[in-house]
Amino acid sequence: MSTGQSEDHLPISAAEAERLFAPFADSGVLTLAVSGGPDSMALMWLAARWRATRAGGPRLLAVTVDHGLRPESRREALMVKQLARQLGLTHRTLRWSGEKPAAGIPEAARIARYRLLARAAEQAGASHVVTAHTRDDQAETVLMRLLRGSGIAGLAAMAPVSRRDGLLLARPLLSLSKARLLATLRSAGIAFADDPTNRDPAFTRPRLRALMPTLAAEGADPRTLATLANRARRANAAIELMADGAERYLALLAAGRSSKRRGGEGEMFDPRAFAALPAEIRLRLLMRAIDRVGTEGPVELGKAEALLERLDRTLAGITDGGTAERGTLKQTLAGALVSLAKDAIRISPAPPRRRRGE
Ligand SMILES: Nc1ncnc2c1ncn2[C@@H]1O[C@H](COP(=O)(O)OP(=O)(O)OP(=O)(O)O)[C@@H](O)[C@H]1O
Repeated sequence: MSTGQSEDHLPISAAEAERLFAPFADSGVLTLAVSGGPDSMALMWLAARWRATRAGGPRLLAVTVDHGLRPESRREALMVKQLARQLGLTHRTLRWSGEKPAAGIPEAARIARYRLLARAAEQAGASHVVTAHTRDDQAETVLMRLLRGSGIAGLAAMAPVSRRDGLLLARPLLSLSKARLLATLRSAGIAFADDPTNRDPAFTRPRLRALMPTLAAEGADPRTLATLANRARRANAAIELMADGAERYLALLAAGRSSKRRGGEGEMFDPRAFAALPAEIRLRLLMRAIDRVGTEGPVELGKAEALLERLDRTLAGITDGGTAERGTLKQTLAGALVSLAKDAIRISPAPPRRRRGE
């Protein structure tokens, strides 16, 4: 047994924080997403301590989104402002003023939050929006994806850096346990807000969170689930690279053909070359093309799998010399029309839907 368990409860040292924030040392401005909860209050405190030890380094802008969903939210935003002031950071509170949906509040709030954070970051000229996602959040995300039967890309869960709403989203605390952030706050004497929504069994995430101790007792602790995510990420990166290569190969074949004959709007795959690729690569190429050409993406994995199955069956009729079922197919998905004739798989924009009676 390693000493990992006890280390998981130690405050984060200045040297560790230096390593965590090193990738941002040359940024001009960083936007810190701070809700007032323990994780993001620790993020703000750690980032401020790191910044204070450097001569140059980024300006830190802490942003709190007040979703206006709980009576305490205004007070929590003020609490963040106060700590930001003590730490010498600029702080902004942004309010979600749009229409609130009757159902699906967490998802709508998340979309609004990231849009507001991205806008604030853009206005400030920030290189990144930095969130306080921890290893525990990563484990919950993995669990959620497992329960939905996600593929390798989904099981990779959250990346340390990703792109969203046109900005880079960074998660420097992703490998740390929440317990370490709590220990950091405790040793620094910093108060934080407690959001009861995090325990509300009406929502999926809190229900999964409640399962965590039972899963950990069976070995599926946050560390193990995060390791699964890292392994899936590694595999996914390799598959994506293979898909890039296959995509270039098919594009070269298509370019050679369209110089002889115009292919029209959209994209084209050579059926035999496509059929020879592994299923996972065929699926990704199909999804990429639908997302590029279609207007209603991103395409759902399950729907793309069903379409690929049909395509594969039809292709088999062509590639075995045309003895099986006559090979044609036409299907729209996510605003793209996927069609297969003997000589080409074409992905083109779907024609506008006809309204009833037209
Ligand atoms: N109201 C808020 N204002 C500013 N930042 C926030 C707010 N809520 C969350 N964040 C940021 O997002 C991080 C993740 O928060 P949380 O786990 O609550 O998000 P979520 O709703 O589960 O969705 P996701 O994990 O996709 O962001 C926090 O650590 C914090 O950095």
